[in-house]
Amino acid sequence: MAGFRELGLAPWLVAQAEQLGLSRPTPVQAACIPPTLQGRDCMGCAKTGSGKTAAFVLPILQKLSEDPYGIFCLVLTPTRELAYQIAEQFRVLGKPLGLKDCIIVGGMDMVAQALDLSRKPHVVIATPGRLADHLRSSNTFSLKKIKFLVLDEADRLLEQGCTDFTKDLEVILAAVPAARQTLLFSATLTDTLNELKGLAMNKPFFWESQSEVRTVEQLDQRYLLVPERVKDAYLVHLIQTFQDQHEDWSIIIFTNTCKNCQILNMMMKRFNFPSVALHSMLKQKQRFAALAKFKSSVFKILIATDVASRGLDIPTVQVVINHNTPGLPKIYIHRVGRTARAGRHGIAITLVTQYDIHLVHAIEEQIKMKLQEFSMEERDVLGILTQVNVVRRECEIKLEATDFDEKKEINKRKQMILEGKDPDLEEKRKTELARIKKKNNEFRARVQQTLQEKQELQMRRKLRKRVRRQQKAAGKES
Ligand SMILES: Nc1ncnc2c1ncn2[C@@H]1O[C@H](COP(=O)(O)OP(=O)(O)OP(=O)(O)O)[C@@H](O)[C@H]1O
Repeated sequence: MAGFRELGLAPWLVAQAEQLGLSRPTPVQAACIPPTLQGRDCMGCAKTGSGKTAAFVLPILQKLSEDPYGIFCLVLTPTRELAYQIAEQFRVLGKPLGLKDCIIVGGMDMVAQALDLSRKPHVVIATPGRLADHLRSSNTFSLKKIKFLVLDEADRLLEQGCTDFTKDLEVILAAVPAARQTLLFSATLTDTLNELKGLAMNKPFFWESQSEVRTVEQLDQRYLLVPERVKDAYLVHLIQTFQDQHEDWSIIIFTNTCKNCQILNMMMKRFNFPSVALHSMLKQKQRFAALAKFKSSVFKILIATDVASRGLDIPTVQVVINHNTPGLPKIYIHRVGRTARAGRHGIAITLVTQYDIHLVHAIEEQIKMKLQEFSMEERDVLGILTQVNVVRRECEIKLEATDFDEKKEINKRKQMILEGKDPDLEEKRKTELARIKKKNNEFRARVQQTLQEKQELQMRRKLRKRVRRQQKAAGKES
């Protein structure tokens, strides 16, 4: 495969990449850097940990070096932590340029951000919500001259998940010029392909890695069939086993809700495991601190919601445990992709209860391979079952005393206010909508019932007619 130089990158950039350990391009870089340098829009779909970030950072830096001005490039990404990680790559690779970057994410001081934006940084890396807030509320900066728009984890930015970015994207897209280069990257682009093509309008170059299996080869993927009520005991035993056998391994445990994440973290601490939690109900400072402690291996266990499932690049992660089976195969792909990155090995274990078997089938169908069973000595687990369940109950009670649920409600209201919505009005609207929906459903049911009754009546009439005809015919014969 060609080196970075042959792809068209300038010697200073090749040298800089090499200094950071990027000596040969990965396939997604080899495929996407040349068309990007030629000025084409580009969509790159490659497996997790395959170097998609440098695939867009390198050509953008080269173009910036040829015509440096601010604001030259806008990168959108779904999470705050990911924005910092991408900015770091721009910073280290663009050091010889004296690159000025600016990170615009929620949970941080808006005034300081507005000032940063007005200083015309070369690259802005943002989460859509906060950038849209700035666009709505200030005119101290303009995105009208950007050359590059990048959507990292592009499919997530377009889908309407628990955080819906579509409204904010509309605001942002209205603020950027139509004549721009658009670069879209993700490990899972395919099911949003058509919407994405609407964003990259200039006959985009599309590249997808050619492998049948959608997860990386070096990843050992297992499932562990566990009854729901002993799930936590299995988890504790699993972690204990990994800690005993591989002291230096880092582990990420994914779970489905902020509350579960918090409880599991409290439980881990009770069992003396060095764990930190990362979820969206923590303050941004706490989120950064947790991630920093985990990245520097001060704490070897990270318990996270899906806020950490995409993009995070932490080379020391050897194990991913799914405490809940992900409801969508795509979420599974990103979660397990936090290990076995850049050619390293890793293991992913998914806890599967009796209610989740169909989810595993859907995952296997998508990733085009079967998960293997992870065997475990049940006797060891049963030995700690009561203790683990008691600890969970105690942690739940402790958490309830901190008004965690109430805080969640307050956060939701705060978010609405930030979005310019009135929470009470929204609540009323929601109730009204539910009432209308209920009424519509009742109406539909009534129509259905009337139709059915009519059909039955017609049938009965027809039947009666037929019987009468038959009786008549029988009378004639006799
Ligand atoms: N050419 C290269 N040679 C060696 N290592 C590389 C190369 N390019 C990138 N890497 C390293 O590979 C790791 C993963 O890269 P990156 O985070 O860009 O992956 P990704 O494809 O964006 O993954 P995800 O889909 O999970 O976001 C990083 O640590 C990065 O430094």
